[in-house]
Amino acid sequence: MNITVVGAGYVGLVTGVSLADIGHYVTCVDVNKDKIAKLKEGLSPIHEPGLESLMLKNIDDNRLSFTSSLKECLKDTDIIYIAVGTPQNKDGTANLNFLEIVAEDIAMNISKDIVIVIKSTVPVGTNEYIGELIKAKIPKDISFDIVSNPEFLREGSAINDTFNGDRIVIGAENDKAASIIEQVNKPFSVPIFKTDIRSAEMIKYASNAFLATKISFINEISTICEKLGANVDDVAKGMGKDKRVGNQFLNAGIGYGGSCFPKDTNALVQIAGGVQHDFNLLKAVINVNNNQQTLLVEKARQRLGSLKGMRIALLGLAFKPNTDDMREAASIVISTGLLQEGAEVIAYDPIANEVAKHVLSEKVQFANSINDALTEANLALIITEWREIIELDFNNVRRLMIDPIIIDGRNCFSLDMVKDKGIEYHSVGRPALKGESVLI
Ligand SMILES: NC(=O)C1=CN([C@@H]2O[C@H](COP(=O)(O)OP(=O)(O)OC[C@H]3O[C@@H](n4cnc5c(N)ncnc54)[C@H](O)[C@@H]3O)[C@@H](O)[C@H]2O)C=CC1
Ligand SMILES: O=C(O)[C@H]1O[C@H](OP(=O)(O)OP(=O)(O)OC[C@H]2O[C@@H](n3ccc(=O)[nH]c3=O)[C@H](O)[C@@H]2O)[C@H](O)[C@@H](O)[C@@H]1O
Repeated sequence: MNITVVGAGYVGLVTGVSLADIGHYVTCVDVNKDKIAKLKEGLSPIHEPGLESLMLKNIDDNRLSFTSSLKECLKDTDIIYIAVGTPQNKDGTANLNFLEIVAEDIAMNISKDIVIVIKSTVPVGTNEYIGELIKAKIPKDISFDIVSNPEFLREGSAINDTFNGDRIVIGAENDKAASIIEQVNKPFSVPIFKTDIRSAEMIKYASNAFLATKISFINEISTICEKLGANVDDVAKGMGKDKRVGNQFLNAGIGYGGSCFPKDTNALVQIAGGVQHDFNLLKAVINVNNNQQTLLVEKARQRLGSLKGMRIALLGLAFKPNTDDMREAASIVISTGLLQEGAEVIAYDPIANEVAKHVLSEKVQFANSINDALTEANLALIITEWREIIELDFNNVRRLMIDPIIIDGRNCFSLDMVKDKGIEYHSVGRPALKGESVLI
């Protein structure tokens, strides 16, 4: 099939590269000309394991190309995937401006019957709304079908998730359109779930909201564990052994960040409000998460008293490991809180330093290695569980820091690993270790 993917961001790029890899001919279109220039040179604008090599392979095989002109590729296209952003408005609703512009662009340039697939995460009813917008502007002899095909990839494991996903959801208004998109996706060998358009749109929000709920739930449990001397990691493991609970997404820590959980949970609260339903449970999930992001600053304050003049190392900045994405990263809230208290902040991320320089306050200093960050620090905060951070050398912590105190926001180490290492270690939902294995 000849496929055009509109929006070469995270989702658009992974979608385009993967569809090419299973044998389709794909053109990715983006209005950002710098991004397209980079992509044409074979460089991925995002850090995502496996993406760039797969991209190069498919460019070499002439199945993947890039352009900034939608008009240019619409002539030969059978299917258009839309993967533009749907960011959050101030009131929490999803902003559909990018989608509306693309709809207009498609309507102006469409010259044959096609299938339009919306991959972007959109409120229930949006596929129909976009369909109406296009319909109103195209010649009467041209027809198209709209298909909702929400995306479930995770950043940092996007390629693996695409080829080994749990399901592909296809929401269509008729069997013909559904079966075209089913055929397109068949080579992935991922189970396909077909439904109506509105249900497909809701599956996406409900899935993200449910995962966010699991995270806030375990974070609440972690707070209680900490007060009662229990260990939340063992509690989560014990819970997860029950298949009905499941063992994933029960890692307590500093809350969820990223480009999707925060915006999608807020959007679902607004979607519910739009039909006069007060989504109290999800509001609580969001509140718990907001509080959780301030936890490390609070723990630092409790431990050191005043943070004024304290040199504090932030280890990891991205919202999760294996990505350079800083959108809604907890490091933003944490570094702001520390600076407000008068601390000196030295930040280090194995990959996201450059992106973070444009996102964090100018007052944040950047280190080129973990050791540089730790040198002469009074305290180290672990924000992101990168492999390099999980493999932290405790000898260096003792040797380089003024006081070897770690507050770990991701529970990177078991208490046994840190015991007897001469380090004061605080984590989330577990007893603290002071120096030589003394429980505080
Ligand atoms: N980032 C992620 O991991 C996931 C994102 N999603 C959803 O997918 C959608 C896209 O998200 P991301 O890829 O993260 O966004 P992004 O912001 O990384 O990329 C969007 C791209 O669309 C381009 N664009 C905007 N207007 C355009 C136009 N008129 N024509 C052509 N290109 C245009 C932008 O220049 C940008 O490169 C959102 O709705 C998001 O909620 C869903 C699952 C995972
Ligand atoms: O709609 C989206 O954009 C995507 O959002 C999430 O993917 P992503 O945000 O890339 O990453 P996750 O692995 O879900 O992590 C999100 C946040 O939750 C945090 N998290 C995750 C799991 C956990 O147990 N505890 C926890 O605090 C992570 O540190 C991170 O900050 C979903 O997992 C994807 O299925 C979905 O497609």
